[in-house]
Amino acid sequence: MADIEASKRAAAKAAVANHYPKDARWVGIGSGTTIVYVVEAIQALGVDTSLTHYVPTGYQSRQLIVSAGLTAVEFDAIPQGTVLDVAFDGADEVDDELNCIKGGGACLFQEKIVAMQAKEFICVADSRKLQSRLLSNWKYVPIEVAPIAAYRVIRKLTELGAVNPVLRQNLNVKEGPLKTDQGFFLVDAPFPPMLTKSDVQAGKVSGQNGAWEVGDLARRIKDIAGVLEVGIFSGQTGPEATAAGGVGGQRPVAAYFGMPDGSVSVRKATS
Ligand SMILES: O=C(CO)[C@H](O)[C@H](O)COP(=O)(O)O
Repeated sequence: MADIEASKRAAAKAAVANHYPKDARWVGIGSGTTIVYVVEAIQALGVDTSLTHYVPTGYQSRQLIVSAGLTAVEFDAIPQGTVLDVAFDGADEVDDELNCIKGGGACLFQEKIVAMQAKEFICVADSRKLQSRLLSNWKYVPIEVAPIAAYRVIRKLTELGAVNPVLRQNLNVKEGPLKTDQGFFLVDAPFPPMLTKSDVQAGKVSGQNGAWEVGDLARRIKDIAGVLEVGIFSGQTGPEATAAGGVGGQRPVAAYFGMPDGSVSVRKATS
């Protein structure tokens, strides 16, 4: 366990060293256990943070920012038109094309809008998250849903090929479904390992035997009425979205993985 923590810390340090702008004004801070080391690495840079606004992705993230003595600014308080310099976040799994599964920590909606408001989204994780295809080691897609529609969404997911999708429960606390920062529920939907775009280019068919191409599955789930957001981060990167005339990348430009031997492996988006 100590090794895992050391590898998260190493990945965070490298990610911050390579992507934290020294004059950063707006920085997105994700959720989970790895992001703690990102904040630690930002503090260790010793740069002046007094003019920097840190945008949280949920309750835990805001507490992390505030307890580090940094300034938290909620997403809905960002001045209109402001683009974040960078956003850092963890992931539950990352594939060869840098598509990610997120939401294991129940924060996917705010994580997605923060990532999509940033010039660059940088992912930081340990080696367990580094896989060739999504849903290889991590087994389900987290989906945030309106409570009233939860069972309808579960039925529709089953039609898409999800195997026993379940409502995530509060564990060891008050009985009942877990509620997100938005007061929504989470459905965890297991699917077979997903296909990448390159698999489809090589002739594999999205949806065959329930194995969907990442972007295809994300769109189909998002289209189900009652779904707020899907824990699949795919499509454009921030720079690609900027080049296309907007902001809005949800796929990281780079992902940093702390490896068991103490090294850090970096995957960069190619297209
Ligand atoms: O998506 C997330 C929260 O919803 C987290 O980023 C993801 O679960 C990774 O968490 P950790 O850094 O603890 O492994």
